[in-house]
Amino acid sequence: MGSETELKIPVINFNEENLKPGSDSWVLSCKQVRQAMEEFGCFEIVCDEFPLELHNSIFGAAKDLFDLPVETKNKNISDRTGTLGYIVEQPLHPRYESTRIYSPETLQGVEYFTNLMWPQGNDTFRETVHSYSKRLEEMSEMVIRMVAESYGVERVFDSIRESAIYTFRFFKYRTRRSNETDVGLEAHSDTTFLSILHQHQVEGLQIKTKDGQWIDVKPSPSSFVVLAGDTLMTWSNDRVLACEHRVTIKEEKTRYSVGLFSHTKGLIHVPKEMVDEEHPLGYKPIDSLGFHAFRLSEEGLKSACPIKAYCGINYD
Ligand SMILES: O=C(O)CCC(=O)C(=O)O
Ligand SMILES: [Fe+2]
Repeated sequence: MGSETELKIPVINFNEENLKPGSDSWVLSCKQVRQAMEEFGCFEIVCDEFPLELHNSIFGAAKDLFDLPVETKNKNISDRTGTLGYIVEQPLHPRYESTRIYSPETLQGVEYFTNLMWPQGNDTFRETVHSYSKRLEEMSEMVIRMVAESYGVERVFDSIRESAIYTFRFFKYRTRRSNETDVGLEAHSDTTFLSILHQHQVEGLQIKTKDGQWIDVKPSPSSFVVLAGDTLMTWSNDRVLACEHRVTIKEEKTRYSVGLFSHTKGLIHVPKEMVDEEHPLGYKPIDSLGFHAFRLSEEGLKSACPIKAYCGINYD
């Protein structure tokens, strides 16, 4: 398997110029975002205004973090909602290592994690992660606003924004040992509303198209990949499908990536504008975090379509 074509995911320019609500270029960008989401469930954001040194420092922070002793990394435990903390050497993807930070857009959230990993403190790490996450949070809000506007449901944007909760993840994929495959992470969709990923120097992220082809996402220093998750799919009543993706590493190099993942607190309803004859209501209101926990539960792991099993209408 692998990517057989040179098909590319849509690239949308997020420079300030294009992001002034109400301007012609804003309206055009909203349209592009909707088209990309409906066609691919994802797109690439190019943002030259995002400071390059912040990209470099976040991967410096990633290396410092993964270089910590495993006993320290293990302090980031999984919690009662089922969200996994530090993950390493799992049977399905032994090359994958990852750890998460709650509320990384708040100083408190980053500080808690930083102190857990470095009880003596680590100002560089704390400031880098906070500043990076804050910008990604703004980007995530911008995308949600654009999606909402493009469907004429801007009235619900504020409630989604207020209910958003974020986690940040660092990823490291170690090089292959004998007999191991090029699999970094198996095909899946995220349970999120949106996921924003950035990979560093080494390729690996692949996206599945509607007709089943896998496309490579090429890393670029100034670009991010935005993926629609299952929560966005339900909210949009299947107009946007959750993007299936995986990580396949062909180079014999360690791969690092980072991502900001947004869920929503409480129940999120399908806006009535999303429902018509062609799109009959497919989902009950979804508790995004509840669904995340369900997906990791025994029942969720067994289900052929966890999202439909969790909140689908007329699904057995
Ligand atoms: O490492 C990546 O680029 C993707 C990670 C991912 O898809 C995930 O953790 O859900
Ligand atoms: Fe993912």
